[in-house]
Amino acid sequence: MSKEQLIIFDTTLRDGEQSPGASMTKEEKLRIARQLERMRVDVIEAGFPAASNGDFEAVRAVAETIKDSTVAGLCRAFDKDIARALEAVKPAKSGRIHTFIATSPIHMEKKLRMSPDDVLVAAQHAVRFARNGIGDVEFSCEDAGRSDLDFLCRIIEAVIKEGASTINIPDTVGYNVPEQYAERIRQLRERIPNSDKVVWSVHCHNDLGLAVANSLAAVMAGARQVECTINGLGERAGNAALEEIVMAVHTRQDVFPCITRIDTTQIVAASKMVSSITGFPVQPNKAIVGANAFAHESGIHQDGVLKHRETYEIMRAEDVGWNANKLVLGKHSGRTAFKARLKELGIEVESEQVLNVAFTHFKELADKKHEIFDEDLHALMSDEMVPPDDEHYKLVSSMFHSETGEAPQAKLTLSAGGTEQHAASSGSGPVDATFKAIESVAASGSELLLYSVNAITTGTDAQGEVTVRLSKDGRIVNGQGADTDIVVASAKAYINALNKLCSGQEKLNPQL
Ligand SMILES: CC(=O)SCCNC(=O)CCNC(=O)[C@H](O)C(C)(C)COP(=O)(O)OP(=O)(O)OC[C@H]1O[C@@H](n2cnc3c(N)ncnc32)[C@H](O)[C@@H]1OP(=O)(O)O
Ligand SMILES: CC(C)C(=O)C(=O)O
Ligand SMILES: [Mg+2]
Repeated sequence: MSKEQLIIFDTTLRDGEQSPGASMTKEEKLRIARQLERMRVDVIEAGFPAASNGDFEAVRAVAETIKDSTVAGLCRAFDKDIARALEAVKPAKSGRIHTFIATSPIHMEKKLRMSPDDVLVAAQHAVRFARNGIGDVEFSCEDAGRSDLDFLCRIIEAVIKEGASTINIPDTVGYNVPEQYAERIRQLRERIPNSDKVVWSVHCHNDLGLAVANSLAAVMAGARQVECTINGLGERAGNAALEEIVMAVHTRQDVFPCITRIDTTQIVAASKMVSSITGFPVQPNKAIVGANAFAHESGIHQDGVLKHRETYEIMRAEDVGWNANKLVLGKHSGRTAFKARLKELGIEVESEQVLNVAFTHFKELADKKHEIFDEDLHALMSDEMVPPDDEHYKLVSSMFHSETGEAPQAKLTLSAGGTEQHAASSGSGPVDATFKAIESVAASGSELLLYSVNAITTGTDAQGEVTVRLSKDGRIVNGQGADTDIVVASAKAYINALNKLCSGQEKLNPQL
């Protein structure tokens, strides 16, 4: 039996834009709308045409451009707003008017300053007015989550009679909890005549972090449209995140009685686009679209994923638009992942013994760094494969001169293959002068990739430990040097790296 369709109504361009600081230009809205269309979103709410001429133009431009999704414009239950929205969505191949009025006691009394009867009349009038202009009208009872159920039944029955074809039950302030919200949807569907002739829609806010849970509970209770936004953008704490709704329904087809028509492989592209246009970063641990959503750092998980991906993954990274899942090396990683990464990098390890030593050094490094990158592994492994006593260059003596207003000078005596050589250079700083002086002898042609200094003891006589990372012909090496004089430590580190580059090449993997 084929499943019913769950309509995905994206309101990134309307409720998403209501996030403070997230307003978008017409061109930006168009770019996002095209991506939503590529993703096969059913309805794109493009804006609130009565809000400004700019938003009117943006909604109109989206309506003129988008062909495969319905384009909706939001408006108050107010003729002037509705007329403006009708004009904006008119060019759409499939257009919708979404009109709303608040139905909760607090909103009616304190905000609208209208009696429930007057609200009911305004809603009826608004839907009738909209239906005279367009065939597809959605009606929302703003703050339905805090509205009296009997009143909701009255007003919804009335607007269905006027021709509303989608009835939206927003939890405007994110007050509901899943069971209660689902029960509300169930009751409304049971009590209202002809409820099976309309689409029941939900629109949940995330004030208690329950927007997605509430939306999904409502789907179980019969809702067949979910209003949501990319990255959960939206007023205050945001709306239900589209990517979470869609992937929950797709992943748990054993539970949900419906399916969306979303091309899930477009999700990550949409998330990145919305994030870059609004300037709202996506937190790394955000479900589906966060950078860590498919990343594994701890050894036991990495071992499991390498043996069988589904031990720790319920979705495939590729199915939502990531290139692949990631095994991130860090202090919690184990031998299996370490070995697998070396293999991927083409680094062959001579023996189990070398691997064990390298793994110990890797753990030491991981204690100092948050994340171990491929360059760190290249450097680490070349360290393991080069014998420490194979030193072509040695620092015999050094002299540095630095004076205000003059370029710093370095004068060194180096032993190169047993022959002493003198070198001198100036530079933008004493370290730069030192490296230039060494290169005047070594002429290695290598590239300096990294220079870092760590104090390994404390106090004014602190030992400075310098790391220099050089690369040549695809090989990357790390050199270390320690001294209480940071410039001497730098010279030692540079020479240490050069020795690794020039000695032991035959022992290194030719692919490095
Ligand atoms: C839950 C939601 O997300 S609702 C949508 C929120 N989006 C927006 O507000 C869009 C941007 N808004 C705007 O640009 C402006 O608020 C406008 C153009 C809509 C209205 O601006 P103004 O006419 O200056 O009114 P203002 O914003 O100060 O106050 C809102 C008025 O609309 C009334 N109102 C609020 N909702 C509705 C409604 N659904 N139907 C009819 N009237 C409504 C209020 O009672 C208030 O009326 P009052 O001025 O007689 O007291
Ligand atoms: C206008 C409606 C749908 C809304 O955004 C809300 O109630 O949160
Ligand atoms: Mg909202």
